[in-house]
Amino acid sequence: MFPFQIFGLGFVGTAKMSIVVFKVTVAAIALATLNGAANFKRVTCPDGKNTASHEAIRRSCSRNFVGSILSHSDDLQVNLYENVCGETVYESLRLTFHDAIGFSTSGEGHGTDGSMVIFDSIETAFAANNGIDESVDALTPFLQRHKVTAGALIQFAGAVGLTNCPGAPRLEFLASTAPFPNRRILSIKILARMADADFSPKELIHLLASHTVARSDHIDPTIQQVPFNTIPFTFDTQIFLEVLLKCNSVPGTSGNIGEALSPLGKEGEMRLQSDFALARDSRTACEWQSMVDKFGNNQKLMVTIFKNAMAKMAVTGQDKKKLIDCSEVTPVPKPPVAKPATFPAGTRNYYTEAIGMILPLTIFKCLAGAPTHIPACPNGAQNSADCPTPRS
Ligand code: HEM
Ligand SMILES: [Ca+2]
Ligand SMILES: [Mn+2]
Repeated sequence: MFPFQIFGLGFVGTAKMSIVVFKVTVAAIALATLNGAANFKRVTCPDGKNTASHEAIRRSCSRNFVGSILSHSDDLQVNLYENVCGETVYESLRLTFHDAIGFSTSGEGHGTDGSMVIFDSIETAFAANNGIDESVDALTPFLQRHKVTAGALIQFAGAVGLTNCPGAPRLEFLASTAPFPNRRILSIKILARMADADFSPKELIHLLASHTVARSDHIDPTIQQVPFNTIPFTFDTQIFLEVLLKCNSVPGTSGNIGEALSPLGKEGEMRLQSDFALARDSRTACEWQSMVDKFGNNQKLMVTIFKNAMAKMAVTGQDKKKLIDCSEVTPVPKPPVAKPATFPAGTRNYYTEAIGMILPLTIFKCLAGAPTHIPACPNGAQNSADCPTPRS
């Protein structure tokens, strides 16, 4: 087992509760009465353009809730994500995990309660949550503009954002109706932390498909937006192959905690120590490799099990019966690019790292030519100065 301990997750927060909890409770009471039997007659929401079918949503619609939540989705898409799979989407997605994983089966912690937003200055200061404050700050104005609880806001924002990434699933979204105060979790090793939050090692690997659309801003203080795979703007299986490759270098400076050697360090790719370890640990290696099958493309499987794991994570610590299924208000995701995982150019000779593993890696195609250069922006531009906006 490789050292994980710096990544122990989840923490404590109690102060600052009363005011904010009051605010969300008012919204919660308004929503709590909205559960109802399914009725698939479509109705038009107060915004005049969106429709909803589920009875619960229809009834909430008449109370302006769906109108609010749909305009919320549009608001996020236009004003936060700019309809692209980029920086702000990654940060919202990461936040869905960090808000959920404080849950403890011992009863001492709670799950998707929005505490990251509610206890903003407390929780975002913990080392394992490094950088989370950016997504919290980005989402806070939306909490003020729309009728949702902080916990629902975080999961909703993650689900909406992910639809911009080609190949991503349309996640389940259940609107929460009540906040949970008093989280109290110890920092322990990842698999133990996940087990305590009622997630198996396999489910952790399923959730880690998220690292296909992810970059680091904090591990190496000298560089930001450092991708974990060569195709950071599509939701594909590439991350699961690249983390298996043999490696030789790091991007930026060396000796940073949390970073392992990368196969494409010089090209600006970072490998997380935790991904490196999980891809090789006997408890998780097989599941990791099964994300890329012998045809190089287990996109369908990956997306399905990621969606299921996210659905579970999104309601961690919550009573599903008290939640309203609002999945249909999220946008339909962009279709997958349908490209099998490939060895990035220049990495063919690195597959030997994986000898003894279950995958015959020799079957993967390797891109020809000079080493793959990783684009800095969703529009394919190589330098971040050429990205259309600073946030993408
Ligand atoms: C084993 C558990 C995990 C560990 C140790 C871990 C660790 C990390 C680290 C160290 C970073 C880089 C942060 C930075 O330097 O800015 C990161 C980024 C990210 N993580 Fe994870 N992660 C885990 C699980 C997850 C899960 C379950 C999700 C989502 C469901 C997730 C989504 C993301 C995303 C989207 C980013 C990119 C954020 C950005 O681009 O700004 N991670 N993760
Ligand atoms: Ca990718
Ligand atoms: Mn970032």
